[in-house]
Amino acid sequence: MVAIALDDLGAAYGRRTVLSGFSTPILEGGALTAVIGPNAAGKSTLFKRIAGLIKGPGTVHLTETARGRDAVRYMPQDTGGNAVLTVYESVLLAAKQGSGWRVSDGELAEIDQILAALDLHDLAFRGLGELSGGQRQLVAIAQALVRRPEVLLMDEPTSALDLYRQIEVLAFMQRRARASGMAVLIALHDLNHALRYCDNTIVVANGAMQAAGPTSEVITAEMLREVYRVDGRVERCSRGRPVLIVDSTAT
Ligand SMILES: Nc1ncnc2c1ncn2[C@@H]1O[C@H](COP(=O)(O)OP(=O)(O)OP(=O)(O)O)[C@@H](O)[C@H]1O
Repeated sequence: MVAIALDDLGAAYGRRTVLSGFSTPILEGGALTAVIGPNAAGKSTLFKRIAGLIKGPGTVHLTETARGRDAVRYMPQDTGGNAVLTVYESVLLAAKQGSGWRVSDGELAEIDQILAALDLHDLAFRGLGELSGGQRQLVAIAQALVRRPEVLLMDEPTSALDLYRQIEVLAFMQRRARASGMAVLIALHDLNHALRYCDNTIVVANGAMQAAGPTSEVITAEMLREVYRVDGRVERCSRGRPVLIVDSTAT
């Protein structure tokens, strides 16, 4: 199973350094890791640096991977797409990118399964240009998954989704990571999603790694105050699940 660790990563836009000395413990495949932090902290930059889309110092260590850096896939926050294609065509094209054009029954079955899991079956033959923002976000998730990444970097993948689809998608990603051994890093603003679905959490603040470890140990009242400038607490709901309650902005 794949494992990833970041060692002293940095990144800059022109002369402005926005990420420096970013290291993490080993993140094992089969699990979801939340990447959290305030606006402009450097989460998207971190993902782009890991995916090799921007260069900089430091090393991304990948072990037990058959495809090396090709095993890493970045799903950006803004998901455009070729409006001429249908949903099905765009997902099929994603599946075949970088390989031959022959399509096996197994690949078609997997596309069908992913479209069904993301509730996209009824939209399969609609043009991408006719979709809502949330529907486009679901298609982008399908496109990322059919490429079978070993490390998937998802930049706020639920930001355009309604409540039902947010939890459906996160639960699906959790099941898929466990079944396939893929390592999934998800940039999130909703810390309750991190508490509920993510085994580990990495906190990004001012372009640096502020904390990393099991989610229950990382999302604490102290971290909320220091990083997010809010007074809050994690309590157990009546079903025993951890829930974040924000009381006020910190004074
Ligand atoms: N293409 C770019 N050129 C110059 N500066 C950039 C570029 N992209 C991002 N930045 C700057 O880098 C810093 C980090 O941005 P980044 O998008 O990584 O933050 P983020 O944590 O993902 O934020 P958000 O939660 O708001 O999406 C910000 O100050 C931003 O203005």
